[in-house]
Parts: sequence; structure tokens; C-alpha cells
Amino acid sequence: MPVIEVANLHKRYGERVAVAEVSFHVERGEIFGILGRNGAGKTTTVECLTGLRTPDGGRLRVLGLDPALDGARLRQRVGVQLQEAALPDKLRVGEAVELYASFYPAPADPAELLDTLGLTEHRRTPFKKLSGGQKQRLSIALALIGNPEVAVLDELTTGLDPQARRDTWRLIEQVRDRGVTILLVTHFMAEAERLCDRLAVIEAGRVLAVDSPAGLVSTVDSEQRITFRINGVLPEQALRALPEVTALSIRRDGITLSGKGNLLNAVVTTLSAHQLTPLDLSIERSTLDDAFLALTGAALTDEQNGSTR
Ligand SMILES: Nc1ncnc2c1ncn2[C@@H]1O[C@H](COP(=O)(O)OP(=O)(O)OP(=O)(O)O)[C@@H](O)[C@H]1O
Repeated sequence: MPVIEVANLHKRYGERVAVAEVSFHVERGEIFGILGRNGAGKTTTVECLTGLRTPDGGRLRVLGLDPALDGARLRQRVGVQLQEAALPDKLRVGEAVELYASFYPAPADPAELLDTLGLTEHRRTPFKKLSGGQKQRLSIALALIGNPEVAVLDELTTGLDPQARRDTWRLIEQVRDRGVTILLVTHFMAEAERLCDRLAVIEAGRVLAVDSPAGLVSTVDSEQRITFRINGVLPEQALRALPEVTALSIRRDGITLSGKGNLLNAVVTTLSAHQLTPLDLSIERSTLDDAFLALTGAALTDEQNGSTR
């Protein structure tokens, strides 16, 4: 049985349709991503799943329970980190974690969790004095303190610097390795590509595709480009004759070949048949950005893309 089932979810705010029709399921132990630009309907979907909003249509199940009816039981088993969580200004980090731990029958060890999230030295810092990144890490701690079976994380790493973002990704992978099913809302391509086993791409309240990151990328029918240098005479005719090659250009700084299929293998095999080894070889293939662009007709902006490269 899937851990999360969403079938034909529909949600309006007055006249505005936030979620037109969204369906997907999440299996136990997966990191499942919901990827889409601002306003696509991601947060509304997870708010319905966590019982914070009541759907106008469709069927939702989390661990076999209906979030609209079984909210109290689900809160014991589902950890939720929502965007812009606020706590009382004076509440200290350590107190917040201890308080939340007291809500659960078998919580995680607060000290250990603070240590994992790099918050030990801020144990006595009041919420108001925390930086954006520290607040973000605290909200992740509060989502995980109950040792949940399912964690719902909305905009997990927004506001974190690249190092903190990578640390958080590692933490989430460790949480998944402990068997926790994770639903991750993101508009960061790098995050989706690195963490998610499968993704639903959402646009204007509808699911455009559900697949693994690699599966989504493979649906993009774009060319690959290989660039390299060689010491020797280029077997230009032999390379041009390869069925995988669609274009070849020779410049002073290197040779670029474009093509499809197993281009890399075909080129390296041809070069080695001529006793040549490619130097400084680089390959450009389609990325999740290309897949997103192909599906939605527009790219995420650089700022949204949150690249840490
Ligand atoms: N409380 C609300 N009242 C009215 N409209 C809302 C409300 N919350 C969201 N919306 C609208 O519903 C649509 C979906 O919003 P939602 O927050 O679910 O999208 P999102 O994909 O999570 O975007 P973001 O990444 O910006 O949070 C948007 O058009 C948004 O303006």
C-alpha cells in the first residue's frame, strides 16, 4: 500500500483554483519531490495532505488515514516542516525542541538532533535572534523530533547557504536511510536531482509528469555535445560517418561533436581504432532543467533554481 495517495485533488481559494487536479502516490522509503515554480500549487497540495486545509475534491490518504478526519492520529506519525514556521520570540532553540519532543510517545534524542543540525551552540538562543538559516534548521529539527514515519518538508533549503544546503541534503538522506518516507516540496532543480527518487512536476495546479529525475531527463530529445582535444591527426571522415554524429566542428581549442544515442562510446571507439586518446574530454547532456523546460514551456529562473555550483 502506498504511504501517500493523492487522487484527483482539487482546491480553490474563492474563485481562484490553486490545485486543479493533482494525483500521485508515494511508496514507503521514497524521497518523493513535488517540483514546480511559485504558485504552481505545491504548498496547497501538502497543506491538504497534512490536514491544514480541506480539499474541495479528490481522495487523500496518508498511512491509510484521511488527513481531514484523522488529523490528530496523523500528527503522531507525520513530521511537517512548513514554509515560514514561526515560534514565540523568546522561546530558546533547546526549549523548542524539548517542548516538541514532549508531544510524542517515542521522540528522537533532542541533543543528538540539535548536534546533527549544527544547532548545539545555539541551544540557548531565543527564536527571535536566529538567522534565517538557523530558523530553517530548527524547523527541520521540529519536523523530525517525533521520529516520524513520514516527513513532509516544504522548501527545505530555501535561505540556506550552499554549504548548509549540502549538509541538509546529507541529513535528509540519512533520515531516508532510517526508513522514513519523505515528501519534499522544492523549486530547486539541484535539490530535486540530488535527493528525489521520483518527482511530480506540477504546473498551474496540474501534474505534468511523474518519474525519476533520470526518467524525466530521458524524455527530452535533445542532442549531446562532446568536446575534447587530441595529439595527432583527427580521423574526421571516420567520425563524420558515424550514425551517432550529427555535427563536427574543429576549433583551435578543441573538437566538438554533437549527436544522439551512445555518442561517447562511438567516438571513443573510433579514436582508439586510430590509436588516439581524447584529452580534456567533457560531455554535455540534457539536464532536469531541460526536462522541466520541455514539460512546462518555461525554465525556472536562476534565482529559483538555487544552483550551488
Ligand atoms: N490563502 C490563499 N488565498 C488565496 N489564494 C491563495 C492562497 N494560498 C495560495 N493561493 C494561490 O493559490 C495558488 C497556488 O499557491 P501555492 O502556495 O499552493 O503554490 P506553490 O506552488 O506552493 O508556490 P510557492 O512556491 O510560492 O509557495 C497561487 O496562485 C496562490 O496565489
